[in-house]
Amino acid sequence: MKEIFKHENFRSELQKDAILAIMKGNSDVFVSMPTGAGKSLCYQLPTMAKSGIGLVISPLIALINDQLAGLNKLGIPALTINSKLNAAERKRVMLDLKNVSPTTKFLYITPEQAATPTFLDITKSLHKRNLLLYIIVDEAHCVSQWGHDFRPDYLKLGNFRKIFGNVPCIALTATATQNVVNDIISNLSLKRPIAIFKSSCFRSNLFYEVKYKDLLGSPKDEVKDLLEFVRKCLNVKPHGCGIIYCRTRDKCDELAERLTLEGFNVKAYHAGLKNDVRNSVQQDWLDGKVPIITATISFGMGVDKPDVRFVIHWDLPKSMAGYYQESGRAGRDGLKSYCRLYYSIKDKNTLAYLIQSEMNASKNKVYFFLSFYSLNFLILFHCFEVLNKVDNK
Ligand SMILES: Nc1ncnc2c1ncn2[C@@H]1O[C@H](COP(=O)(O)OP(=O)(O)OP(=O)(O)O)[C@@H](O)[C@H]1O
Repeated sequence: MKEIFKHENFRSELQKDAILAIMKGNSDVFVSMPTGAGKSLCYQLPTMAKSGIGLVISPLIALINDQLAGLNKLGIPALTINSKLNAAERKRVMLDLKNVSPTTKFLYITPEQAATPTFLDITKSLHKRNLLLYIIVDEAHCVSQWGHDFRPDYLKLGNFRKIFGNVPCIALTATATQNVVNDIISNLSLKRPIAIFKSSCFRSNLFYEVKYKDLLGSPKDEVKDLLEFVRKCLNVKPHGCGIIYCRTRDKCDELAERLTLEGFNVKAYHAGLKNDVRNSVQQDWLDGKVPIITATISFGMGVDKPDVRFVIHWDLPKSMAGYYQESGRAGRDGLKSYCRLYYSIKDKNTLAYLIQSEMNASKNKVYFFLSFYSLNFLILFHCFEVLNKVDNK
């Protein structure tokens, strides 16, 4: 840990326990630790201490790239296979993996990649050569429909994992309500994970506050309140940066414009921007060139910036678990940081309407499938009847 990762101590007893359990390598391990608690080290250290490769499944290519950059900076050979690689890059990774002693220590992939036959062949070959150390599922809550980031492709990981049943599977998440935990264990086919680490989601350095927009006066007064708060947060020492979450792209742009007019250095981030613009906005924020970002929730998963001094929700978040993840991006360096949520009845009603419509849409989908299948059955029965009559004749 000291030599490679440059950490003097474990961050917590929990981190130490998780690392030791994974190190044993004889069972599946479920790690549930708060945001920013240092979950990556839990699988990275044991993988570095042994010979073989840690296969890491992660939901986003951007997240994978961040992890690779961090590991490569430490001189650790980590590679990825994903849909964005060009032919030459892919060939380089494949060649290394086919080598008798590959240099790769970590191989990061998306769940979509795990489902491809080519990748299955590579993994089987690594497994046959005793090179597959761990199957690591990062952001494991994506496997659960109760989780806020549910990804259907994560469900296929259960089968993938079953093929390599004797390789320990490590599942990591910060979201661990009982429903999510149950789903993770069953959907990933974890075999009696002997070590389930649970810890409180309480982060003592984060200061939470709810502001009632309706009590602030006109929309102008609401923005004034926001500006004051941002100014205050930017003055907190040591200086850091912040995120303002908005529900829509337009709001992000609008607020960024407003803050710029007030002299703040701010940029908007959302899915409406071209990829290269979005990446450069994120990079400028990570490098500290632009301290404030107004963003939709598409921003932030896996962003590991220690000095985020404030996270503001200008609109109500869609779920409690989502709010925990988003606000949890503040204060990862353990220093005092502020999370403020602006609440209004109108906003709550809009959100309730959206959630209700989504629920109705998924109900309609079920009805559609049911009626589709019932219709098929009716046709089938009719055919049987006709055939029967023909047969009898
Ligand atoms: N033992 C340690 N000592 C000091 N710093 C540590 C230690 N372990 C991890 N860290 C640092 O803590 C930060 C957060 O770690 P990491 O990204 O693994 O968090 P996480 O638990 O995965 O959070 P999230 O769920 O939000 O992704 C990183 O900058 C990492 O280098």
